[in-house]
Amino acid sequence: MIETNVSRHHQTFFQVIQSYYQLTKPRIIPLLLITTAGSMWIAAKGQVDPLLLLVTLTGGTLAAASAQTINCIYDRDIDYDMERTRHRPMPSGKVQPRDALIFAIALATISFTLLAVFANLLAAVLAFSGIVFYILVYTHWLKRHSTQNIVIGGAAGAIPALVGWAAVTGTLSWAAWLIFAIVFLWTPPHFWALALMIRDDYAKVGIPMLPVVKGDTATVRQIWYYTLITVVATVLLVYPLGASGVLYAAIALSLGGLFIHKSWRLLQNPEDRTVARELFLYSISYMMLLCLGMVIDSLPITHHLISAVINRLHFIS
Ligand code: HEM
Ligand SMILES: CC(C)=CCC/C(C)=C/CC/C(C)=C/COP(=O)(O)OP(=O)(O)O
Repeated sequence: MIETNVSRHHQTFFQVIQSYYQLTKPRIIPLLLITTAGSMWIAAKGQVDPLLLLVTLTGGTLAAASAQTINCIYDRDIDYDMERTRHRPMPSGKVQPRDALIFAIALATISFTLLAVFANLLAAVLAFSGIVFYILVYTHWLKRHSTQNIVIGGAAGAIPALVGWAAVTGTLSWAAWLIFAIVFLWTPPHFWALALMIRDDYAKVGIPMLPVVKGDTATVRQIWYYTLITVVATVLLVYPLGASGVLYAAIALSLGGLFIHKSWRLLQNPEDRTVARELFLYSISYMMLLCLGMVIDSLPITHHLISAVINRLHFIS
């Protein structure tokens, strides 16, 4: 195991703060929050209490940060051996595992308390179960042992959508589970496109990511199937569930069409890293814009505008 070679005494206060910040893998969190927000807006039929929004997004951020920090502690051996992750605070010795664990426990405690007191117990329990699932099921059980690691483990990344719905309604409905399913099904294309690009890094440390074990062709085929089911799942929110309307349908179909197109190109060019990279980058914009579409579609003003347009069309005909 790599032990510290950077003394904490050599770091300025700002550098220490920065190291803890990096432990939380902050670049992923905004998208988790956008899925939470999409779910909240649909659940609240376009009228979200701003204070509840603030509390839920803050609680979600703290829970995700806690989960990522524990993942950084657990994975510090492989993170040291991989090019992409070598400079993270743990493998580079900037933060000690014990300090990181205290930090993660503090984050989880504040998250649970905040959500339980100012949202509701279901939202708090769901966010906490997201941490437990990500650490136990993904990081501990699956990541190093199964090619299905990110498929099953990916459920953790879909939990924020449930947290959002629960925060607004205090329960979970079919629509909540469908948004969960959309993020769940989107995760394999999102991650395997990246895994194709960094396959050798994972192979080096013996992580059985799909491209390492089954090869590029099998991986792109799986990506293709998951992309298709993801797009189908996005439409179910309109029909039969009726939780979103025509504007969302148009957005979901346009974004989905492009997702399918990019995934098809990868299916035709399994070894082309540029095409894989394009799909990975698009997967992020896709989820961001899809959730934004959920929000805009749910707003009362959108309903008014669409009704006005429909009335005008009736009038003309
Ligand atoms: C088990 C499921 C997932 C795995 C294994 C995974 C893995 C990864 C990896 C390895 C990266 C590259 C990060 C880096 O270079 O440090 C990444 C990037 C990213 N992931 Fe995921 N991801 C998963 C699920 C999710 C989910 C559910 C979301 C949000 C809804 C998400 C959002 C993002 C974003 C926004 C980036 C880009 C970060 C940047 O700008 O560098 N991921 N993902
Ligand atoms: C509600 C709640 C708290 C949910 C937590 C969900 C969560 C933290 C999801 C993140 C999924 C993700 C980006 C995994 C990265 O994989 P990795 O850790 O294998 O990536 P790496 O190779 O960059 O270390």
